Amino acid sequence: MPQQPDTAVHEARIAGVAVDTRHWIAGRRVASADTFPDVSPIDGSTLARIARGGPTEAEAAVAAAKAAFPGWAATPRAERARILRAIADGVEKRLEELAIVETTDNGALLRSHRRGVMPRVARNFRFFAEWLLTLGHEDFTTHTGGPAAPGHTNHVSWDPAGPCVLITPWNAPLMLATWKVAPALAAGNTVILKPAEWSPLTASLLADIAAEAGLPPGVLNVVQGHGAEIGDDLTCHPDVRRISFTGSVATARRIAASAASNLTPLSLELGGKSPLLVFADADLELAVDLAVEQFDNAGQVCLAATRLLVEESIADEFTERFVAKASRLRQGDPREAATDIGPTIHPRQIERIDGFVRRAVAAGARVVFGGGSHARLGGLYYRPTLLTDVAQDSEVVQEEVFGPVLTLQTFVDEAEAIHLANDTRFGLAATVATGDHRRAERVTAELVAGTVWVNCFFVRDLRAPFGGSRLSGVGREGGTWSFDFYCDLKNRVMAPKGFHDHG
Ligand SMILES: NC(=O)c1ccc[n+]([C@@H]2O[C@H](COP(=O)([O-])OP(=O)(O)OC[C@H]3O[C@@H](n4cnc5c(N)ncnc54)[C@H](O)[C@@H]3O)[C@@H](O)[C@H]2O)c1
Ligand SMILES: O=C/C=C/C=C(\O)C(=O)O
Repeated sequence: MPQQPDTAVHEARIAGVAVDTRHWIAGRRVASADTFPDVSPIDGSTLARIARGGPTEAEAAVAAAKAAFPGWAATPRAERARILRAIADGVEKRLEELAIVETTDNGALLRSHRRGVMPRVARNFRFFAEWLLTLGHEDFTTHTGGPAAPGHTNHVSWDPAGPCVLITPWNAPLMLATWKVAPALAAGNTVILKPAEWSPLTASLLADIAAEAGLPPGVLNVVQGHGAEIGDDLTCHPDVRRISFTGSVATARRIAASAASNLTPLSLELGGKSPLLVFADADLELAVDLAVEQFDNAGQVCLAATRLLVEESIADEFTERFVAKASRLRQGDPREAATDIGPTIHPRQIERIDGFVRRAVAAGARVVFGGGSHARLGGLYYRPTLLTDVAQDSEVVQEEVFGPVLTLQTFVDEAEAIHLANDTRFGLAATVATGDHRRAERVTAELVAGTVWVNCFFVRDLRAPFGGSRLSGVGREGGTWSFDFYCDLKNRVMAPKGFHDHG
């Protein structure tokens, strides 16, 4: 076990909320020899110093998860579900604290955290608790397959798999973490959660909440640190039975290579370059609303429809109305109720975003509005930006910016719209605005995307499969798909003969 200093410096105080900045391993707080700073994107202030995990902590966390696994796997489903519900209760009880800590840590809107994100965190736990209980098992009887087979019973069960490494990004830290933690725990697995180093705090609060809810020690472990320093030791570990990762394509490649050493099953939820297709027959008001919504969370949303594809005949009117509406967005402190767009997570991300915009302009793109940081708010507040005159094969159309930057292209007919929509290496999501039901059926059938929305955006039913095609990911999570991933599926085939008893 790593060293264990006892001082109160291992704490962040965010609006009066105490957050332990150490790891949570085997039901204990564990410090590291070194720390790293956690900076708020709201004003660049240092919030805390976070335990900087490495090989020792990775080893300790996997060992804890391995030791706790048999007990948790053997815990009756109803009891596992009860504890998950108690975690959901704890999240709801501390909703305001979680919301303010998350906003301070990652800069996303406080009102979104209060109204949408943290309630969803609780829902992730409740949903998978209930789904576990309905999942049951599947039985079917073999009727064919030769003279010996008839009457054989196939009994398919979702068995716990073992320790799971869950690695998550900073754009929706607790929501994305619990989307994995909840099904992994429900399935009877133990967890090592590694939150992103730019937003480490709410994962630590989750450890507290889970412990208060009665989750046994070692079932959920939280390790902090830089992916480059602790990642490989987690993903290469032979005792790890599943790896689920949400983040960038570059990191996913690295993780997949590590996982290859033990052939550890992987679930990857990666980036996107999703389109919003606006047909001339669409409700224009609705289409404009959907387009402006893509600036939510300052564009740091994997699913964001960052490519606006608009039918040429309405492009001028659409652009005019879009600009009018987007110009009314208020950028500022994400804790204030009136703010629509907050800051970008980190100066490095701003540089990246601005680099995309500058190179696009150099290649001939026109900045319709935005471009650059907000003059008064300063460097961390990149303005919502719209670019036109962009070529389909240009960098800004093909690569994920992960900031408040949209491009607008036009098309003349359905075939061209579909071609442009599908012509990237990604396939996470797509949104279609049309007033024609048959067109909706035709176009959605052709789009390459894990999720396609029609006349709506980000409507999430947790029973549905969620994930991406192409470079947007590997596998699907959600509902039974989550259990298919987190469990070892087993088929027991029982012959109708050979037993001494018939009971
Ligand atoms: N598809 C989805 O559901 C979804 C959701 C949100 C974000 N994303 C994507 O995430 C990206 C933004 O997040 P990010 O910049 O934090 O991604 P990132 O890949 O840089 O980091 C994600 C996580 O991976 C860790 N990591 C880094 N190197 C590692 C390594 N070698 N081994 C193990 N772990 C390592 C990081 O510490 C962090 O916790 C965007 O591409 C976005 O589209 C996808
Ligand atoms: O930024 C990405 C958001 C992803 C959303 C989900 O994973 C979800 O709603 O489950």
